[in-house]
Amino acid sequence: MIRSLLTVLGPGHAAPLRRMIGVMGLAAVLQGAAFALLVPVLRALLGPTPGDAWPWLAVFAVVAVAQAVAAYLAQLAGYRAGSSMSRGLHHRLGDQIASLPLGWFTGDRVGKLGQLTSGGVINVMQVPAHLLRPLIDAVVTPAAVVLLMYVFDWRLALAATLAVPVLYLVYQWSGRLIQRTDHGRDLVIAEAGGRVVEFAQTQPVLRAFGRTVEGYRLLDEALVAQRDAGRRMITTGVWGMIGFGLVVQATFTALLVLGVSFALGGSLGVPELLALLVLAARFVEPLAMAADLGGAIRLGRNALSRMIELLETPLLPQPTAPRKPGDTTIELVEVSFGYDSRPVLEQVSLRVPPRSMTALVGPSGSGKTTVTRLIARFFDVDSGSVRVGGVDVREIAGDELMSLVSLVFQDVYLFEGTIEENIRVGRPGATGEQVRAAARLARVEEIVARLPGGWQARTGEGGVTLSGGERQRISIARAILKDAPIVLLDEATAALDPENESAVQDALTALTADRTLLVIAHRLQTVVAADQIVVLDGGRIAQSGTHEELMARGGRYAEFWAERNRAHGWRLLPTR
Ligand SMILES: Nc1ncnc2c1ncn2[C@@H]1O[C@H](COP(=O)(O)OP(=O)(O)OP(=O)(O)O)[C@@H](O)[C@H]1O
Repeated sequence: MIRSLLTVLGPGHAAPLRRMIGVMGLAAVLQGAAFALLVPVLRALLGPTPGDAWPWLAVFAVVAVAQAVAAYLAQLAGYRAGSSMSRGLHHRLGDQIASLPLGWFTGDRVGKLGQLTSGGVINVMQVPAHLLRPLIDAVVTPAAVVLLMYVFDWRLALAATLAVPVLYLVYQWSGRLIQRTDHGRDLVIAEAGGRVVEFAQTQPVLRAFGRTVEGYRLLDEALVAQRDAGRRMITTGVWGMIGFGLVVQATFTALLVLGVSFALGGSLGVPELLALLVLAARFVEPLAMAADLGGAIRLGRNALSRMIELLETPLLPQPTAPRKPGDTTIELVEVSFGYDSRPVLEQVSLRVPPRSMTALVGPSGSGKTTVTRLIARFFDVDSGSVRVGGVDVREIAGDELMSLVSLVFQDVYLFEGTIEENIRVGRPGATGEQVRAAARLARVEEIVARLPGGWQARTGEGGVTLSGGERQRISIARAILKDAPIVLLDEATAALDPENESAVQDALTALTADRTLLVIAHRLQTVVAADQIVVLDGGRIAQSGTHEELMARGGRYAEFWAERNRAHGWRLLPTR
């Protein structure tokens, strides 16, 4: 666990952590010594000359004070380490998140990242402040107590020593048992949670199909699985929880029986027996406390291993001598790429000349979005190259590439804040007038006008609800404000109402004037207006040319549009 902590925190934290562990170890040894001193104190007190206890009591007092000071320092060091660790962890995780390839940020990963940077960091912070000390106590104090027991009665000390491997094995066994049942239970709880949300979201569909009475099979199954896992936790996991405690108590009982039999046999005086029993009780106490911490230790350890996984995620290599692109030409040269072993793009070559528009069309899953992601370097290609202005994107500095490209995707993320703040993301230094001008061009002003609170209305989580078309207009306003010479655009597929349709069209016209454009096109108007159409099919380029050329040539494009015309004929007519 300490090694994992140091991996996550970096070498700078090694020395303070070692010092802290040293102080905690010292406090634990002194605690063991204070316990052991009870033996001579009690022996003298219960013996023929109780006055002999005074010198021992004085030594006991000195050790107890030293122990209290060491424990105080250890606790203080634990809290300090905890808070400096939380800062260190946030910085290290933050640096890593800022450097991760954009393609890493998929929905489920982002959700888990949220949990890790909030709950996960707290679980790890607890390690030095609340977990390390009891753990060190659980190992060092009993060890010190047993060693000192040898001074007073080697037979009981030997019995306690023999109990150690048994206790260790049972501790490991119960930990594994709880972990197994916990893990299974966590999985089914997460599954059931997801199903409940799904059940709520699918209410309109379920009701429309009259499925409310018999319920929703998947949710029922998930809830049954959750109940069964709960039962298993009670029947199996509970042995793990109480198993170690039982063995600790059994060890104490065995030492008690042994001590009493020695006393009855006359080989151990009653005062020594009492003192040794106090010692035996002290021997088991830290162990029992450590057993209670099992859950928190597992949480800390799990959070640590997820952090290590995140920190070890490979980053895209940055160029050592970055080159500047000559112009805004986009080129893909024999590009092959797959997210995993399955190829998604194969030998794709295309060229978008500066200030021209290329429309990418093709069936769902043919790799259109992937092409745009490779241009913005969300990922690196497996073979071939992606070039901007004649320079491979791997040789362009990340900031430089991002400053050249505006991305307008369908899933627009709105931050918690006003609409103005949301547009300003496009260029943080823009003046209020520039933001308003971009908003006017993207016809966002009309949205603002109807919102209660106008420009001050808050969007994002818990804020005003905007339609898909309205969100896309805000995202286009961001891109207009950013004023990058290359625009990668994924047109909205959702059917827009006529007002939004014409507003989005105006916004796009304002955005795309005089820029190099690659559009994942869903509307006939866009495709017809394109200087070049590239048809992707199954990750390969099937055809390319202008609308007229491709229609005249027949083949994949002509078939594709005939299909779309049949399916959505009403949408394929030019809107104006
Ligand atoms: N992050 C990802 N991880 C793994 N596979 C992915 C990922 N994104 C896309 N894919 C897969 O890659 C293939 C191409 O996807 P892509 O999104 O590029 O297609 P598309 O033509 O844009 O489709 P659509 O028109 O439906 O958006 C699909 O089979 C998809 O399942």
